[in-house]
Amino acid sequence: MSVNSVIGGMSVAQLRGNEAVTNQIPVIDFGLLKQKSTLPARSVIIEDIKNACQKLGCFHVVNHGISKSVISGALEAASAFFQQAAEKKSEFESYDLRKPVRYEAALQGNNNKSRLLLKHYANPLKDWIPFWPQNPPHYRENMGAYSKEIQRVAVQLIDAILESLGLGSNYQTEKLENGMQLMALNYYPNKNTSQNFKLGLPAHSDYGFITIIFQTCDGLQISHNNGDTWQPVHIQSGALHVHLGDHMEVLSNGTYRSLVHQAVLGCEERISMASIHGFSMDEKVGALKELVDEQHPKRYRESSFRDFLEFISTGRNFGGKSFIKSLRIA
Ligand SMILES: O=C(O)CCC(=O)C(=O)O
Ligand SMILES: [Fe+2]
Repeated sequence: MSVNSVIGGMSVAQLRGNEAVTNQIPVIDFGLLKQKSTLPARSVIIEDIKNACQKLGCFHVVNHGISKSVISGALEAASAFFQQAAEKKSEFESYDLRKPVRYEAALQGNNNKSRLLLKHYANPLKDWIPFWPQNPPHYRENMGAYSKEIQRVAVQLIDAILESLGLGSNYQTEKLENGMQLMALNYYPNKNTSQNFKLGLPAHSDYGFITIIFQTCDGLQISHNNGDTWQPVHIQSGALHVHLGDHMEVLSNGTYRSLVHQAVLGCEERISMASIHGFSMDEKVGALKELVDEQHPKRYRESSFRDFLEFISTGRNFGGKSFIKSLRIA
């Protein structure tokens, strides 16, 4: 296996900037979001975010200010980690997110999946970085720089999404700044080397408010009907893909829905970097009080990230939207 070729693929595809079509996924100009809330440009973007969240549960973000060198540095570190991990299979551990670092080898394609993954927390960076892999030696620095930038973008995006629900700007900024960031780094082989497995990661929705994904080539797919039909998410030069997680569905009392997605194997090896954002581990998330009244009663029980970890540790996680289904008030 050669994971380094992924980076070569990225520099050609991403730097050439010729993948203009985004399959009608709306593109949000992050630069305009940073304007003062009184300026008209920001309110237009907030309206675009509202439409995207309501209709699709996802959007792309451009002009986010994360440099190509920070993105390619993180990709290169992830790629080197997977390269070395694949060579020394003994280093893989069975995973448990209650431990700060999780990594797993599933290249043999058990459980209908075929990928390598590394998961670790990232915010606040100084608390988590001591748990990250020490090899390759530049892993912590490169992934740290990327995680920090993504966290900055995430806080502002979640703020904007809450504003699009009719709440004031900076509604939950402090809780978000101190909130959870979980980095999920995935390596997928090309489909010809994976014992005929076509699926890298089965259908699921993510925990958290939003997930921000950078993928080196196409492979991510989304579904609006719980997996009956799938729509590919095409890479767009320099753009980040953002989709809604289960806790955004809870927070918005069902106004916005979490997005079911999966990853398929393609003709190229692929790396994706998914960053999941929520409140801190023990903070309960329930419907915002402003969105609940007699006509709109609470639709979900409150839960925290720790509750989610408990849920998956008991083996009740059957993919799809099983966690949020367990929260529904009949
Ligand atoms: O590889 C991808 O594009 C999707 C990754 C993902 O959904 C996840 O890590 O939760
Ligand atoms: Fe996911």
